[in-house]
Amino acid sequence: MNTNPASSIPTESNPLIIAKFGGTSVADYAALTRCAHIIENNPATRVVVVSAAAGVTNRLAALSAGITDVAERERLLTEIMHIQHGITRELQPSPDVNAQLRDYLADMARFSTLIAEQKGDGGTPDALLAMGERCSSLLLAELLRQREVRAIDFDACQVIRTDSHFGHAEPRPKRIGMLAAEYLQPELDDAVVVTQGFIGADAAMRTTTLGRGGSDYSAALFAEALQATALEIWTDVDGIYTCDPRQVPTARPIPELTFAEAAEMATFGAKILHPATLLPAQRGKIPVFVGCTREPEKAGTWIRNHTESRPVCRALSVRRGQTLLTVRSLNMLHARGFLAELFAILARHRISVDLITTSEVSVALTLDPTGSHSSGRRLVTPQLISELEKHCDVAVEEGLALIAVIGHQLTSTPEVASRLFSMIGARNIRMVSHGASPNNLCFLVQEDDASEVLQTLHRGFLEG
Ligand SMILES: Nc1ncnc2c1ncn2[C@@H]1O[C@H](COP(=O)(O)OP(=O)(O)O)[C@@H](O)[C@H]1O
Ligand SMILES: N[C@@H](CC(=O)OP(=O)(O)O)C(=O)O
Repeated sequence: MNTNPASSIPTESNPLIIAKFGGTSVADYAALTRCAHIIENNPATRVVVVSAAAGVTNRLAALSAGITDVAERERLLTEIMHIQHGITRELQPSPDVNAQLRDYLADMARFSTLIAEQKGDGGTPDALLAMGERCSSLLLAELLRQREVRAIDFDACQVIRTDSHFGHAEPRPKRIGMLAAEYLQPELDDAVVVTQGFIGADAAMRTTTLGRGGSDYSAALFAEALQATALEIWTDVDGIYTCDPRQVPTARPIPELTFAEAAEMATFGAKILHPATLLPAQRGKIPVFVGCTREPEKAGTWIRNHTESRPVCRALSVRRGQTLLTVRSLNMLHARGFLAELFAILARHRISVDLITTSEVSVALTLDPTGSHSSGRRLVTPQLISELEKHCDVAVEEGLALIAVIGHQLTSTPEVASRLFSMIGARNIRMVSHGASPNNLCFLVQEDDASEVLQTLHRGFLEG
């Protein structure tokens, strides 16, 4: 083992890469084999962060909400077991690994029952959600060992320290840096470390989760803590596209992006990256690569501080299922402190506000499910409404989609807004936010109009 701390700092001649593989990349044995190829092909890949196999977290999330119907619980648990056994049938793990997997599956059943019978505590849902990632790291480490790669399955909870907000825990980067130096760094000279994304532990070592899609965030936190030379996000598309290719078939991969652009894309709905992922990478000045596990030879996308090209319009994003909250109060007129009170109420409900427009007596705002405690429509609870109604009239509109044009100098390029509005033509725009950032121009439309608007804007701004 290397005991000289100076030699453990990654440099150009001693590079350290963190590779993260998402749910589709670890979905079955063939997919895991592709991950192993990528890891073996680059000896600088020392830390591998994995998500749960595709479909597992969705089922665990359903169980973690508390399913009282025993047959339904068993159905979901059996489906999860089939996914894992589909892998082990071909992997043929050692008896120890098999026993560990059995324990994990038994834990899933135990936690699900505790939650359904309301016998768990606040941390039980997160302990359950974490099991999907635990299965993946166990099995990928085993596959690597079978292929003569020294690999260990490392518990991310040893390093990813968070607060105790179960379901949406906030990481503690300084503490994570210290714990990584103590527990993770010493392992790196001897083995490829395979660990779990999405999960961490609070100060009392209770398992927490970072919010859906949080494995990217974990990988970036590991990269920052270890001062990695690069972070690789391996997924099912060959890079970040000009728009979600599932929504706009003519979208194409973007060779390079700035952190600011990628962050805007992630925030405004490009599901390919968790919105918080880029913060630790950017803080640590670590370039991020996004590539396709099935086609690793493809160019992918590099996210860096600076890029050579700076087009006015780089990409489009969409976030469906948006909620618009409009509050109206005559007391707002020439009053001070109304907005402060409004935001204090939203903060108490752990709701993060997204877009905001104001008039003399009303404020319209969209709620950000990604930065908030809960998700989607559940953000607007009866308690929130009744608290707000003490101060103002409240209207809630749902079924909206937020579309964002992402690029550079959008606030100082005159023709962008005029072209956009003429392209959209007859579609009703419910709200516009333009001016706060030179990197985005966003607006709300009816969800049913979103696909057509996206395709039209893509043709107008990004094709030809
Ligand atoms: N701008 C975009 N570029 C590429 N993919 C996008 C974009 N916006 C959304 N996506 C979607 O993100 C998906 C990958 O994210 P995700 O399913 O979370 O992967 P993983 O399971 O690997 O984490 C792609 O299949 C694609 O449909
Ligand atoms: N498995 C978790 C964490 C995650 O990031 O998954 P993926 O990398 O497949 O998006 C989820 O589904 O939310």
